[in-house]
Amino acid sequence: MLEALKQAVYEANMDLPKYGLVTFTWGNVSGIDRESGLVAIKPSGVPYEELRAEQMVIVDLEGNVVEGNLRPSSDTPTHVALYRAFKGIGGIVHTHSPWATSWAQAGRAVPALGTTHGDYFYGEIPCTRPMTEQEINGAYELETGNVIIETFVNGGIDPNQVPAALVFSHAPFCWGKDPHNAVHNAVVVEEVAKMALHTFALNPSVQPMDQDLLDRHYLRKHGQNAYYGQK
Ligand SMILES: O=C(CO)[C@@H](O)[C@@H](O)COP(=O)(O)O
Repeated sequence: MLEALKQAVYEANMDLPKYGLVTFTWGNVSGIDRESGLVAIKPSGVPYEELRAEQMVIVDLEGNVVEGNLRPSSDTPTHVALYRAFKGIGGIVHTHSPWATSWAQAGRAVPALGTTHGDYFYGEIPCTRPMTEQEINGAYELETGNVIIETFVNGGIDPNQVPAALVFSHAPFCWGKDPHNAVHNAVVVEEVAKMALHTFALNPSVQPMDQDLLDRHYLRKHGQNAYYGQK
């Protein structure tokens, strides 16, 4: 079981350079086996061209290493905080993909401007508040998870309906039902972030899309009456 999880997480990690989402080692993917509560995650700092499935590190939901000879990603505390809070998710991706990161650095949520966005995200992709000095100088990666969770709880956002967040002054975290689906969502986040920036360049006063159009697009794919492509 853990071997299959490590293989899936390895393959999802290798999809990051394939889709142009990472430069050097600026990213990581994890996946969880909900039954055992164990998480497989990329080892920290290992270049993608040298990465192998057996190097994936197994941690528990507190981030303690259970199996593996390498250090887990430095973002592990963020990943496990999200797995603890968002029970429906099975995979997490963190990248510094440039379009989504530009919105994160600007402290701006990506609004739902069109149906490309609406097919995947039921509303804006939120950006977290600035972190406090105490959070930055304390357990920064754990607090990164906490500030994402706070954004969803305070904003009444369902993480199953908006499977991504931008962390202010940092970059995106995306998730999905498994590592492969989380990478898929990370690709879409990058595409809609790029389109949104171009849209505002062409029309700075553009407004979020009509709610009925958003409902029509999101709910037909993800709602009770979904006719294809359940998440
Ligand atoms: O966000 C950052 C650095 O800003 C990290 O995700 C990135 O460097 C990847 O770190 P790891 O190699 O996974 O420890």
